[in-house]
Amino acid sequence: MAPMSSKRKGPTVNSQQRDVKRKKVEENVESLNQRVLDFNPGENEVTSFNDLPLSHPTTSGLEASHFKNLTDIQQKAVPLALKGSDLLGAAKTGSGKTLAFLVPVLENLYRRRWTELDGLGALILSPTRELAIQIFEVLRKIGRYHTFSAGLVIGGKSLQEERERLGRMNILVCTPGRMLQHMDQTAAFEIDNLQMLVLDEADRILDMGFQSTVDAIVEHLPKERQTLLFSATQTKKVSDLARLSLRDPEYVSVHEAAASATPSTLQQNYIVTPLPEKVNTLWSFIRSNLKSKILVFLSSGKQVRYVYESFRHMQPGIPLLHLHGRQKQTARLDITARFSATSNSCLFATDVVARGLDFPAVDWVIQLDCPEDADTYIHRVGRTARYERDGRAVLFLDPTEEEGMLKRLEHKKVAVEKINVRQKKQQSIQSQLQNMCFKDPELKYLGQKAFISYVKSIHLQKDKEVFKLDQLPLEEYSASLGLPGAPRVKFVKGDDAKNVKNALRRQQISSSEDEGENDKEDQNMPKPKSAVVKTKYDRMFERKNQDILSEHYTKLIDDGTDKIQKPPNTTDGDDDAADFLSIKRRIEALPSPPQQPTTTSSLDPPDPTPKKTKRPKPPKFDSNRARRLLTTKEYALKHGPKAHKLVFDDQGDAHEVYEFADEKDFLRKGDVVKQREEFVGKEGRRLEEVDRGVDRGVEKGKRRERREKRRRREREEMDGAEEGGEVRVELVPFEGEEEGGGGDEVVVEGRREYDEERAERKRKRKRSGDGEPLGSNDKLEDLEALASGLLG
Ligand SMILES: Nc1ncnc2c1ncn2[C@@H]1O[C@H](COP(=O)(O)OP(=O)(O)OP(=O)(O)O)[C@@H](O)[C@H]1O
Repeated sequence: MAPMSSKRKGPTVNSQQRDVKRKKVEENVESLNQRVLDFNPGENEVTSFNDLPLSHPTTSGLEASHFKNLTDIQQKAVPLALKGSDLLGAAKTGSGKTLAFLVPVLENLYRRRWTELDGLGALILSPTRELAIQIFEVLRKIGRYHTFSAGLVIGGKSLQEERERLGRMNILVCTPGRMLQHMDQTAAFEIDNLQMLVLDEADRILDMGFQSTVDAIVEHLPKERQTLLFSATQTKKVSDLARLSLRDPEYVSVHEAAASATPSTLQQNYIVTPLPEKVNTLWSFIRSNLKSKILVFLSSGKQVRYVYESFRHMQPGIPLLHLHGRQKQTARLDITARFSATSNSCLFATDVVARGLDFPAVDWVIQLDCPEDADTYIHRVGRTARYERDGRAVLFLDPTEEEGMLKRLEHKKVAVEKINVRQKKQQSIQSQLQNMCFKDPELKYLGQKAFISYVKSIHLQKDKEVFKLDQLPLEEYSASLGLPGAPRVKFVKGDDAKNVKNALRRQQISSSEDEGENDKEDQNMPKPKSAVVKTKYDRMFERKNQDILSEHYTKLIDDGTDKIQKPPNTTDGDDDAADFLSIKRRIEALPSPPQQPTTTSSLDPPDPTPKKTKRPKPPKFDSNRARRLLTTKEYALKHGPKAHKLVFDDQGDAHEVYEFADEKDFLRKGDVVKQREEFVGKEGRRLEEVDRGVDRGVEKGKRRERREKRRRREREEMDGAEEGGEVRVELVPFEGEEEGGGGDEVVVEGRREYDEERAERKRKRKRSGDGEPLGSNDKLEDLEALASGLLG
């Protein structure tokens, strides 16, 4: 039981007063429940949060975070979710979907008078760690006047450390892989009471990569619950909905009738630049936009590393950053925080940041490598032009990709306009790259890996109408990267390739280290030895990587080499982008369908008999180190199945040892009856041990019952001891409670603050400006301080 609030008078309050107070609290919640029941989304006009039947702590949290008016998706989705409907929410990127599910989560638990004694009430799943952290931060801000306990579970710490804190969490924001590990392995983690399941970026979470993990999570959850699904590219597949057992879900798609699937404040262009010209064009673009905030998407982590590292050598005059799924978690957090905080910098990234991340004021989204499909395009460009802001996006296309990709985009209602590169401004950096690669073998190897990973990623793309590997000028492309010749790439063909791809997807999910990484090459290329076809360069690189490169890589990847550079010469800095990119031809705007009112419809009920996929056995390890250890010979000898000795006769047939035992030898071991008794005794003890295991299960059930009883009792006591007229709940970070927690931990928890000391700390925080509105500079250090304060 948590310590009592300083506001409570505890035992001095007499029982009569307690009864009065409890009644008042109940009346407040009841009246709120009634307001929700009476609320008719069709009749009541809803423009501001104050128009909604919300509790006092939530309205105060929204107000303190400067959220006043609702966005379209919030207007439609929040009332329905408050009333308990299952929802499929679809709205453009940057349109405020996060609040559309967080507000109902807080409210629905509040109205059920949820306390930490009730256990986990809401589970929010995010495909990437970065997005989970962002959601958690928004929850922390708008939920600051609630006292729900909330936690962030995204891996990076040992299960044991997280496990101890999970038991009493009310709201969890997590990535699927880590959550499943806890569900499978943390005995004290109870989810029988769960009221709400939320999937942000639902289509991504429900796609192939997370399939078995999500199915397994859902298996653990109670069937009676509310489920909310949100995405800018929402899934409506009945099979997906059936997997989640949605009950008559409401489909809320506020922008379905819009002419474009992307924000109207976003200007979208594409340039046709042959593959061997791509790097030159990117360099020239960056040199023409030194005062901008630019996000560049590439198809693999290796591409990101090479472009980042080579450009860094050449010092373009703008701070450079890079981000991909293979970096350490602390580095990833640090880089996202730094990119958020700067007003001019260029971040090279994989699709790990394509979805959901709310970097403030990005000017340009450049897609150096063509996205795998139109949905990925929509999410990538959605990192700019968010919530009524302007933004620009440029897609680089090889001539072979142009027709196919435009068709795909048009089909998804995405209108992109062709522009041209001003040849006068185009600079070639090929000789510089060649020079650098010649002098620096490490850079050359990076380049070779980048080349190989690009070629492999094109090979693995499903959409062959867009990606035509055999038509790409690969020799010239390798020269454009500064390489002395095109590395040879061997491909896995046909079914093998599919198997390898699927095996890797599964592996990717099971490894919580890289969860959410959409790094084509890393994700799709074979790791299982049997399936791997390694090139000479793979082997060479691996050998190099073990010795010469390792030090360099550690520097590159881990220690924040994304140092902000002082622009060496910024003479071109003021050049306008229009100087570099010019419009050549305007493509016809897509015919806009007749405007219809925003849709809120009920979907056909999904197939009530969801197909159950067989779940793979949960891994028995909780870290990569443990996994590696499991595979060592030493470990196998110590803990693996014990050898069973057999004897072979002259014909080569196997026999049990006793068949050849000498009777004299047998009798020498002692009396036959005694030997039998010993054997029976030993087996009896073993069976007792098994029985005890069964008993423990029964005992666990009894313990749960006792706990339930205790909770009911404690809740009644708490109700009585509550001081004000209503239940005042707070969701506040639990700072400075415990020591340690260094390393790359990423669990951050919020919890009740009761005593005077904590209240004082909170007041201090308030004075020092914590609890700023959303979008304020919540630094990585703050998060880390928070996390380290919480984890022992
Ligand atoms: N009601 C509101 N009033 C003002 N700003 C808002 C409101 N709702 C959301 N925002 C702001 O809009 C921005 C985008 O919100 P959010 O990240 O929830 O978008 P999203 O729809 O989830 O985008 P994506 O599809 O990319 O995940 C955020 O900076 C958020 O603070």
